[in-house]
Amino acid sequence: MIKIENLSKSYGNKSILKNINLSIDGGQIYGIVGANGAGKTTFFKCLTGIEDYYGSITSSFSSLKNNTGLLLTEPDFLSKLTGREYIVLMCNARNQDYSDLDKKNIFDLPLDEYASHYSTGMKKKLALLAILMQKNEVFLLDEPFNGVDMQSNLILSDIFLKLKELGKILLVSSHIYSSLTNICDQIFLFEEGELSSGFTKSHFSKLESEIKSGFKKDIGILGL
Ligand SMILES: Nc1ncnc2c1ncn2[C@@H]1O[C@H](COP(=O)(O)OP(=O)(O)OP(=O)(O)O)[C@@H](O)[C@H]1O
Repeated sequence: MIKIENLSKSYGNKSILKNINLSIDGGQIYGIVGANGAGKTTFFKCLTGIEDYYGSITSSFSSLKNNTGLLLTEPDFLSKLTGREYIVLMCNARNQDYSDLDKKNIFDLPLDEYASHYSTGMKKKLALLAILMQKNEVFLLDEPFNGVDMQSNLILSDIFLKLKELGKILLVSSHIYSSLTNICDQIFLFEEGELSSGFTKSHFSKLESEIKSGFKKDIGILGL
């Protein structure tokens, strides 16, 4: 369980997250949606302690940070680190075994090449494999479907549903609406720094209308 109380975050005098209150439980997949710049990544960074914040984040884990795997939208790697070395580093950080890495290389990544030379999708798969091998309890997945090939995308959904079955906590952000409605139990909408109360499956269509109604421009101006 993670409890977020009165979480607020600003960059300089620009307020990004405003007084967010949320309780999240294991065995659930939570979706996070919101316009570009709405604060989704910032929210994930606050949860992992990468960014400082006002308010309180408590959890049922001895250390939330040490039980959380964060998948960033565009994972970045040191220039001279191979995929294999990255996984070893990540597993060592959590005292996890990596001896059967070649068998666990489900995405067939070229593990002995520099990770910094991987394609966008390969980088994402490597970062995901690392947090899976770490056996985290909490998964913060920032646009996991973006840039990953279609076959892997289908596998990703299976992986996330399996993690849910295992009782893990998953927070997934995406701009691809259907990728979230397919797997999420509840979806939250970030708007002007505030978080909606959460739309459950039976209210996903209401969420869709709400997202569309936020677009105020007239596409007719383009002659369409
Ligand atoms: N380090 C930083 N310093 C200053 N402003 C920042 C910093 N990081 C993010 N921001 C600003 O915070 C706001 C929220 O950014 P964030 O990346 O959290 O949005 P997002 O919802 O993840 O966007 P997207 O959907 O485009 O990925 C943006 O206005 C962004 O410019």
